[in-house]
Amino acid sequence: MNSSHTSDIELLAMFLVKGVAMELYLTPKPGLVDLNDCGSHHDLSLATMERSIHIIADYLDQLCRSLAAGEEFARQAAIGRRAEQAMLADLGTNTHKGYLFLSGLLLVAAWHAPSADEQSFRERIAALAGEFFAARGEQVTHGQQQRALHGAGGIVREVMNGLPALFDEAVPAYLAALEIHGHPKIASFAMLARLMQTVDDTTTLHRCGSMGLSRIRRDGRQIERLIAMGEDCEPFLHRLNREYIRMNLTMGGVADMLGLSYCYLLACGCLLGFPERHPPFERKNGHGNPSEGFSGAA
Ligand SMILES: Nc1ncnc2c1ncn2[C@@H]1O[C@H](COP(=O)(O)OP(=O)(O)OP(=O)(O)O)[C@@H](O)[C@H]1O
Repeated sequence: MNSSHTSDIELLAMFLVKGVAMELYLTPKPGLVDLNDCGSHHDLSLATMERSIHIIADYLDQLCRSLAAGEEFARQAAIGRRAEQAMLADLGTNTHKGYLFLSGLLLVAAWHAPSADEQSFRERIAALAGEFFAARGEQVTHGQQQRALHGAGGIVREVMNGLPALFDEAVPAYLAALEIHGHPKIASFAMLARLMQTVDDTTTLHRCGSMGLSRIRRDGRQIERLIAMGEDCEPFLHRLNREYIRMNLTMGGVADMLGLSYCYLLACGCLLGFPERHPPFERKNGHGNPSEGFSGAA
């Protein structure tokens, strides 16, 4: 594999680490760990999540080396499982279980993306997900229980469908809000609001059932309305955080997809304030329309 492809994938790995850090530090985030508090996660803290991000960085570095060495997907899946176990053993809880899986899958898919367009990239993600779950079989997890109980899609359907919450919801919501309001933090809250309305989050179902999911969808619509009216949505977010903590309500899947969406926006060169560099994902018309896929394909 040529060295430029390897350096592209290392750049993407860096954006994946930056994306999950941007998600962690976005504040306020109702029910989730952020700069203010641990939300509805009494087993998590800002410091624990920061340590977890270092584990993710090491994991992605191992994946890059495995991909550059031409190893097969089963090897990368094994590296992922080992990283997930290390995360739980080191930190005593599932700090970034979902994001660890999503980031690994996206990196492997980008490496094998057959051409530089988004549709092919999405198809590659879906194909790899199918291969992964066929080989893995069923695991007894909170997510699996919610998929059985509620017919929820969770992370499995999200990746099997090629990450619609990222490509069709979060990224367009961020870019539209940035175009209108010109402020990255407002655009971030618009992206969070859209994910709250669209992610079929098994951590929400596990905590508060379908009532919890309806509540988060309703609150996502309200945040979107406040932003559309030009209102400051942060007081409402602070109020939601207090209510979600009282309800033990969370949205871990929304958070995972938020981090992955930040990564993709970084990789497309869409985030303001980041030094100009050749983004691994090309944008077609320069107006933040990431319609091109991974340009590093061999
Ligand atoms: N900032 C964040 N705060 C909390 N969770 C996050 C954050 N970012 C991502 N997550 C995701 O949410 C998951 C935590 O959700 P949750 O704690 O409900 O899962 P769980 O550990 O399976 O369930 P429980 O803690 O109820 O036993 C993490 O594994 C991670 O993937």
